[in-house]
Amino acid sequence: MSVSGERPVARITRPAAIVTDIEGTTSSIAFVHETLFPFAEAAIDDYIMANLDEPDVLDLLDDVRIKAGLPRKQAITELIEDCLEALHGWMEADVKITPLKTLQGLIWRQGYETGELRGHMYPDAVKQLKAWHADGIELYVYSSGSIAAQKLMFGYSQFGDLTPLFTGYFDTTIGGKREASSYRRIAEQVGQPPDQILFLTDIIEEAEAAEAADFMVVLLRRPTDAPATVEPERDNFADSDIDVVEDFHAIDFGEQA
Ligand SMILES: CSCCC(=O)C(=O)COP(=O)(O)O
Ligand SMILES: [Mg+2]
Repeated sequence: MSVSGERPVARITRPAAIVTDIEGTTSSIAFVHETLFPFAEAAIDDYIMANLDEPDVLDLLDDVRIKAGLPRKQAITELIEDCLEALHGWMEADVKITPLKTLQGLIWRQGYETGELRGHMYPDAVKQLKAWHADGIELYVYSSGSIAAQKLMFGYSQFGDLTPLFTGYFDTTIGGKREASSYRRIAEQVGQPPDQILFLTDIIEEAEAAEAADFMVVLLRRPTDAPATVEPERDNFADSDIDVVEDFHAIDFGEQA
């Protein structure tokens, strides 16, 4: 990493593909925690009760039951009550568990479609993603939010529909974001050697997992995006040798970019 004035710059080899995180990277933590999560939390009980005859929702409830360790044989009313309790507990603790992330995506769809929600994007992220795309670098998303939720966030963004920029999307169904094996699977699906792929994230444990899989990595630490309630994981950046930048403009691929 070099420093231009006071501003750290990550000078790295031009990648063949870039995989980006969303929360804290392309988009603000505050938007996810103060707008998206409360929207889903407020609507989840009604959403489940209104969609109990939908096979997808029934499958999701069964997945919640399994992941929460609830018994198979329960009266339906008791099962729903226990599943909702598990779901609210996961939301409270921000557990990145697939059935919850899928349900949140289903609920957010209503908010995006009515115009109540607009996906927050940092202007620097949008500008650079457009430039990299125009430069022939393939772009992918890897977020704990479900693939459907990712498409909504970029499709209904404050900058319009950004989905044409992306070649593909990955969520927790490919594996957890703190596991190196997930990045190896992503590299296989992207069809590039891991050392030709750049992963962008704000979470050091995710960066280390990607680095262990031989990805190039840049950490985002956005000075304006630090709500006290979700900040502790970011404090160990100082112990890392991974490039840390404040925004996408500070990611430099040299002459070819
Ligand atoms: C797909 S937008 C909602 C983001 C979300 O639900 C989440 O848990 C954030 O996870 P990320 O991996 O993007 O930090
Ligand atoms: Mg993140």
